Amino acid sequence: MTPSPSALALLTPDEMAAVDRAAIAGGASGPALMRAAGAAVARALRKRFRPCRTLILAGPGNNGGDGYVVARLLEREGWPVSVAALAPPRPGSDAAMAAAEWRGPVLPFTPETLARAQLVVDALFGAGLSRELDGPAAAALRAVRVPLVAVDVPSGLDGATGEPRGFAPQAALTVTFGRLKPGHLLLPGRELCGEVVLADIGLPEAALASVAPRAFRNAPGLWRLPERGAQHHKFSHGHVTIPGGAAMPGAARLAAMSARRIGAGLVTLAAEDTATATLFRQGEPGLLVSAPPPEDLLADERRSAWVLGPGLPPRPETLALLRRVVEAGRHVVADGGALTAAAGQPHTLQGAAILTPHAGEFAKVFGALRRDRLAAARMAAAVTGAVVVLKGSDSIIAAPDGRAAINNNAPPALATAGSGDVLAGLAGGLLAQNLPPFEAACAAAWLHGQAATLALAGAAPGTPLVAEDLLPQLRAAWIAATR
Ligand SMILES: NC(=O)C1=CN([C@@H]2O[C@H](COP(=O)(O)OP(=O)(O)OC[C@H]3O[C@@H](n4cnc5c(N)ncnc54)[C@H](O)[C@@H]3O)[C@@H](O)[C@H]2O)[C@@H](O)CC1
Ligand SMILES: Nc1ncnc2c1ncn2[C@@H]1O[C@H](COP(=O)(O)OP(=O)(O)O)[C@@H](O)[C@H]1O
Ligand SMILES: [K+]
Repeated sequence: MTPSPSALALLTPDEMAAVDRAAIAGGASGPALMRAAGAAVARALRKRFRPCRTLILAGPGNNGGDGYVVARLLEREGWPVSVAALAPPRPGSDAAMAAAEWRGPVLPFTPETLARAQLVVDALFGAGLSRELDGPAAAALRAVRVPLVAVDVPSGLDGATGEPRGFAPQAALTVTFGRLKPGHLLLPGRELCGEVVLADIGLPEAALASVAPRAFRNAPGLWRLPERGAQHHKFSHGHVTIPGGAAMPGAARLAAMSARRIGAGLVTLAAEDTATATLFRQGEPGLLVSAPPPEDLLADERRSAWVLGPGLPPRPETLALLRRVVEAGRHVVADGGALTAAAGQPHTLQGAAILTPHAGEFAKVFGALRRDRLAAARMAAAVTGAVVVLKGSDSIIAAPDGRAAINNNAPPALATAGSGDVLAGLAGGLLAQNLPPFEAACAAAWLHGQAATLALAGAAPGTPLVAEDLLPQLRAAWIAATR
């Protein structure tokens, strides 16, 4: 079933804390939420582990409070549980109440205590992490050699960025509450979390709605694919133009084949020279091929979407062509050579609809990537006015207005030459069908990941694929997006 945009919302730790405050201000009970959170952790844990010597590492805040609840609930079921507290909760807090209800063993927070555990519940810090993890907390988590279940996030993981602050342990399971955080999806956080369970702990809808989310998990529901009706004709499904050069003609062809398969009514490969035009004419019969120069095609206003960059040389001429197309008011996806040609000059990309840099291209255009890649992608979008797809295993799609989506359905086999060309073609094909740039970029990234997932269905982990394998899967990916 397609999730609603609100179910796809990601809240940062600060936003989640605001929801928490709104819930309490609206009459929700803090201790009840804590009991629900602890119960959700205990439930998820019992489903996956058998009773064994379990150590709860409890921090001083509400994350620790959740931990005391887990301890009590597991012990009630006969699990051998003990607690090691890093620091006592603040007197009078909800966590102090939960700690007071724990009557089982409290062990010193030492390496010896840890060495006896067969399972560790990390309830040290969650949304309240305010500085780098250091001292005994970091030392204890570094020493864990048994499965670790994280409450909310592995302690030390910054839920806003997915980056560890100082250190964060590898969890087998992370149970979080209400909404996912960007850090559950952004690398390395996604991998440090292990399996992620999102638990409903009864946070009131009004409290959740009091914070307008700016980040989302990328999935159908965040966008809708274009519809087709009897009144439509090929021109109403848009005309994509893709200049291609002799150096890497296959890149433009992959983009063109993808744009067609995702529903563009017409796709033209605009050859840079006559030899390339001859080569392109040997391609798919349904592809249109035009003789050089590509800019002659600008006279036809129906050529509304252009994909510029796959296989084009990173030369000033490529950037000049991009400027002419942008100034003619066309929707442009800038990729590959067009991005590299703009190295150190992000303003030259202004007016493009979508930019699709991988990390290397991003650094060339916008400068060294900061650790907070979500913020970096948003900055790039704000500077250029374009939707920026910062590609990778956790592609970030950022809009100039601050909205961002994080894609998490792309298998690592996509790291193969030409797969970015397919993505650029999908984005161009969807822009041509009048999807707004953010929706087109998000849909393209998701369909790309889904096509790869379908191509690998039933294959052992690590099975490779090539970019061409994505093409026959695009129809099934489309169907999956519209179910
Ligand atoms: N969001 C919600 O609506 C709910 C949140 N709950 C839990 O509450 C947690 C957040 O609780 P808090 O806001 O109390 O925050 P935490 O419990 O995450 O941490 C806050 C405490 O840790 C200390 N601290 C922070 N970083 C530190 C560091 N690097 N080294 C040493 N000490 C450090 C702070 O001084 C403070 O005492 C969530 O992660 C979740 O587990 C649940 O209890 C139920 C509901
Ligand atoms: N480890 C990975 N896991 C999942 N997807 C990946 C991974 N590495 C790259 N990708 C995806 O593969 C595509 C590669 O694009 P790019 O590097 O531009 O390749 P090319 O230019 O050769 O086509 C991007 O969509 C990117 O998000
Ligand atoms: K934690």
